[in-house]
Amino acid sequence: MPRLAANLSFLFPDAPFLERVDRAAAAGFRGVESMYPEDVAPAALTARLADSGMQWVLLNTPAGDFAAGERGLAALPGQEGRFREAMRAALDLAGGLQAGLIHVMAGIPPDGADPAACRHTFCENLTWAAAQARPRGIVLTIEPINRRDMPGYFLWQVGQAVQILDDLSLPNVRLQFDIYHAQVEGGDVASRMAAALPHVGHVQIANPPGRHGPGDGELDLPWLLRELDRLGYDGWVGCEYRPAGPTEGGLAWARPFGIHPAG
Ligand SMILES: O=C(O)C(=O)[C@H](O)CO
Ligand SMILES: [Mg+2]
Repeated sequence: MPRLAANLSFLFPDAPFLERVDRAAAAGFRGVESMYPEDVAPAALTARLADSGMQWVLLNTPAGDFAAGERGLAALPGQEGRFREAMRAALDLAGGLQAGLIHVMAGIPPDGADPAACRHTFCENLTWAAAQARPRGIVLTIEPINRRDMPGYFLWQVGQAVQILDDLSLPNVRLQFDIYHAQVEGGDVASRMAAALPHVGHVQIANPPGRHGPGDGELDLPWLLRELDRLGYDGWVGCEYRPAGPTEGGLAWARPFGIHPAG
């Protein structure tokens, strides 16, 4: 059965970041994931995770200058030095948290950038990063993100990501299949998920159009989770949605997938 992880950048938005770890544990999650937590001291996070007994599943690379609109650096020609710095920070934090997956954010190339040059940079950076990650037992993921939510993002189509993975053919670089982005950017998500599965290293869920949770949108997400199970996927599934109300109150859908409040 797919294992559900709480995405702490989205769930429990009413709590400070460190408290979200405890809230996720109390709600019954055994795994957590997040974007790169820029404002949290790594030692504090590592300690809180150890106390909670949970597993840190996945971490993003730092986005760069988020306030200035940056959303990753890996596909930005000329930013290779900054990419390596960001990647080293993610590898160090993932090491401390014993996280097995790092999502390498591709970024939004500047207007007029040559798409072929961006692809080349992305592949070169991934090749370098995969070599750094491999001895640490870390798998890198790349995630197509829809261009309605993130206009101009370099990696936006599942087919584009699969082609890059095929070209790279690196065992520790995998597809992060976010059901929400894939549905927004092409529809027919169940069959496209099945076709992409051999490349998939991580899955995330949210319900279009509002990026809410199961029961609040156009997709039957529990059905898609059962489908993942039927297809033999036994990895993690990040719950990366905006809860309509208090997170815990909206988790009844997750009970068949092993999420029960502690106590
Ligand atoms: O937005 C997403 O879907 C993600 O998984 C990343 O964290 C990038 O924001
Ligand atoms: Mg995602």
